[in-house]
Amino acid sequence: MIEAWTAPDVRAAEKPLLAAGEPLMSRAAHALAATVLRDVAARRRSLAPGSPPRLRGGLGSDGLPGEAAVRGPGAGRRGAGARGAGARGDVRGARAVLLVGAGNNGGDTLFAGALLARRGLAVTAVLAAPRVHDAGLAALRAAGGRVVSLFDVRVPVVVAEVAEADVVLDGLVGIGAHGVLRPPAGGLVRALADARAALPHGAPRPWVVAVDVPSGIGVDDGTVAGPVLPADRTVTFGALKPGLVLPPAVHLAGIVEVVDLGLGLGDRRVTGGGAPGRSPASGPAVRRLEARDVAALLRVPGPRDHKYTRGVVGVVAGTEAFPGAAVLAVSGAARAGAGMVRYLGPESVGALVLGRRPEVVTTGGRVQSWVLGPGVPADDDAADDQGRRIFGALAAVTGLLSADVTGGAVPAVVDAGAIELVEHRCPPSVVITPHAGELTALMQRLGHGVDRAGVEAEPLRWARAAHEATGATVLLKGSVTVIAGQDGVFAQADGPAWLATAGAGDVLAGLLGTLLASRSADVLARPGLAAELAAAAVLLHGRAAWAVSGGSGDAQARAGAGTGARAGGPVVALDVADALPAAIADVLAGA
Ligand SMILES: NC(=O)C1=CN([C@@H]2O[C@H](COP(=O)(O)OP(=O)(O)OC[C@H]3O[C@@H](n4cnc5c(N)ncnc54)[C@H](OP(=O)(O)O)[C@@H]3O)[C@@H](O)[C@H]2O)[C@@H](O)CC1
Ligand SMILES: [K+]
Repeated sequence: MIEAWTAPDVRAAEKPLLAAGEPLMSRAAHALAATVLRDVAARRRSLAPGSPPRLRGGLGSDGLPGEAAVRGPGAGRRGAGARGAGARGDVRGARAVLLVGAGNNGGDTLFAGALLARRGLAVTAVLAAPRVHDAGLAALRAAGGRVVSLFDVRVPVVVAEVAEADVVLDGLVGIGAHGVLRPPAGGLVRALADARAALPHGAPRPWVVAVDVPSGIGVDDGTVAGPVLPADRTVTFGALKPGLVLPPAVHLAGIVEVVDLGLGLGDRRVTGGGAPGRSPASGPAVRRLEARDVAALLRVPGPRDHKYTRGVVGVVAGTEAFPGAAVLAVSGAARAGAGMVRYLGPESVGALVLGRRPEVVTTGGRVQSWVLGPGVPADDDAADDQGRRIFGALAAVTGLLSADVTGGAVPAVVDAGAIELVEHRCPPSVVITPHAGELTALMQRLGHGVDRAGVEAEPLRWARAAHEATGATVLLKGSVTVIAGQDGVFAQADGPAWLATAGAGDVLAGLLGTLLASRSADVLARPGLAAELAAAAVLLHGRAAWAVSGGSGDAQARAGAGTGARAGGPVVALDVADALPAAIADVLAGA
């Protein structure tokens, strides 16, 4: 499980350690410098293909890789080679520019800059505040770093200097940020981001490392309300922050590395000897399931199981105009391991479904979950019969009809056109699965004045708002899918961008229906479980898509340079459904 903690949680966890005199800033700076050194060396390797994958020299007395080279005060940018110069694997002569703000984020950056200067890099600090961390500044100067102030040099001069750099460290603001970046930092970042965006594809540019977070993102909500310099890597301290896993800010963070400061915030991904996991009562603000978490959630059949104990999924999907959605939803459910799938819909669509999946039954009967709505437009008169079926199922799952009539509520996936038919408060065992446009329509119908751009700018806020307004678990689809449920929020980033294709959502709806059916009673008994299973479905869907796509590596590594990872190729939805058995087997096998 990947866990992200808010700035107040991180501060609260730091407090006792700081009071005990733990050198947190020194640890942070050291880890930051080590990562920058490795990145710079790796980048030089990729500029000279085939060169040996190592830094020159061993670990120094400071524990950092590379050969030490103390530079005297005044050794500036002209003393170093141009970008890409220097021997292969050698970081000496590489140029680093530090963007330094007023707080401890700037302090981390200055101390890291001092370590880089001592490894032979030509380091220039650009101060974006009249006063910065005193000790950090002194350390950088003592190590031979050059210092300029945004109050003395013009922004275009800094932009030109950054263009020549090998690496930029963004240390303007960290968890102490409030709102959009203020001048002069905001103006500088806007100019740097514009200059970067204007570069032709593939043009050489500096590697950008964000210190703790890319400055300017909403640390706790993942919003991007003003200028932000997109990072290639973020080195974050103590724990992940919500803005590093939530859209849209997650797309500006690059490869994220968590440095263990011993805060004990329960992040099991951190390295080193941190304190055992401690979870404040409120828990992490955002979670992301990993494969092993999903393996623990899946119900694997045993020798005593039969098709009814494994779970029957009832699918109301497709119309004569959109028959393919029925095939896709049913395929998602069947391939994910439903004990049985019942398809309810027009005869002609049923025939198509049976032609593709003969194991499906097309008669009514008891189900352990519903999948409602794929391929059923809410405003289509010709879809009236499907609409009536959906209304009937919704009346059962929302408890509008008594258990005597319905046989009892079961979990449900409410997708596409069915979302518009939700009129009553839902239990969290109902999972609504909108994309941003559908969530916008839902919220507008509920009286909120938000448009699609607003939902896309604040997916966390609107997923939560929809959960609060409807009672349902809300799965907001996107390249990072945000799930808001009874026990908190998940942000899953599991699939390739190729997965944004017609019918992929229908497969997801069917797959999730199967997961809900397999643990139907548990989902009704434990309100938070539906969100966990929704997150699990997103992970399996994404992994199946990667398998079809032929990509490799984990999602973050794929964003990095020189990892050897592959970006994959196009996928179609039915192939994703067909890849689910192998994806599930891999997850269960711990692959
Ligand atoms: N605590 C620790 O021991 C450890 C902390 N660590 C590090 O410290 C970081 C947190 O440090 P921090 O608390 O000093 O806050 P930080 O993020 O540097 O920013 C505050 C400054 O920025 C300013 N500012 C705010 N918003 C702004 C804006 N929009 N635009 C422009 N300026 C803005 C704000 O000014 P103010 O708004 O108060 O006037 C204030 O001057 C954390 O992210 C991590 O890197 C690590 O070393 C591990 C140990
Ligand atoms: K920063």
